Amino acid sequence: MSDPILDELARMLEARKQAEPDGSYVAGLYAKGLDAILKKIGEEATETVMAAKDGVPDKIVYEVADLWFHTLVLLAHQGLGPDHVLAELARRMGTSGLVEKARRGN
Ligand SMILES: N=c1c2ncn([C@@H]3O[C@H](COP(=O)(O)OP(=O)(O)OP(=O)(O)O)[C@@H](O)[C@H]3O)c2ncn1[C@@H]1O[C@H](COP(=O)(O)O)[C@@H](O)[C@H]1O
Repeated sequence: MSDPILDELARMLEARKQAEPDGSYVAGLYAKGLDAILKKIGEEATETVMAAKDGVPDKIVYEVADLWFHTLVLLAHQGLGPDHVLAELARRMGTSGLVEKARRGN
């Protein structure tokens, strides 16, 4: 299971492990370490909550994109990727019968 955008982002996040921190936001985050990545995830989660409370759809999408992005940075930092999460979600769908429903189209 994969998604082309998530795959491309995962490839970029992997490549940034070799990049200089100066010119790259992602390489800069890697250089600051796990706590800095976790701090960003906390901030983006809070910003997502605030956007949802404001109820502006564009803002919610923007903040969720920031949140997803930083969780992808965390996954890459830990040697994981979006496929691991998609596989887990697919597994849960399998156990709840959702995969079967999606195949049947209802
Ligand atoms: N998708 C993203 C992306 N989403 C969010 N961000 C960064 O995440 C940060 C979001 O934090 P905030 O909302 O708190 O904004 P901020 O106050 O500017 O952030 P800080 O100064 O606190 O870090 C911003 O600095 C954004 O630039 C991203 N930075 C990079 N990417 C992708 O990663 C690629 C590689 O980026 P570089 O590593 O910079 O080359 C880019 O081409 C994009 O495709």
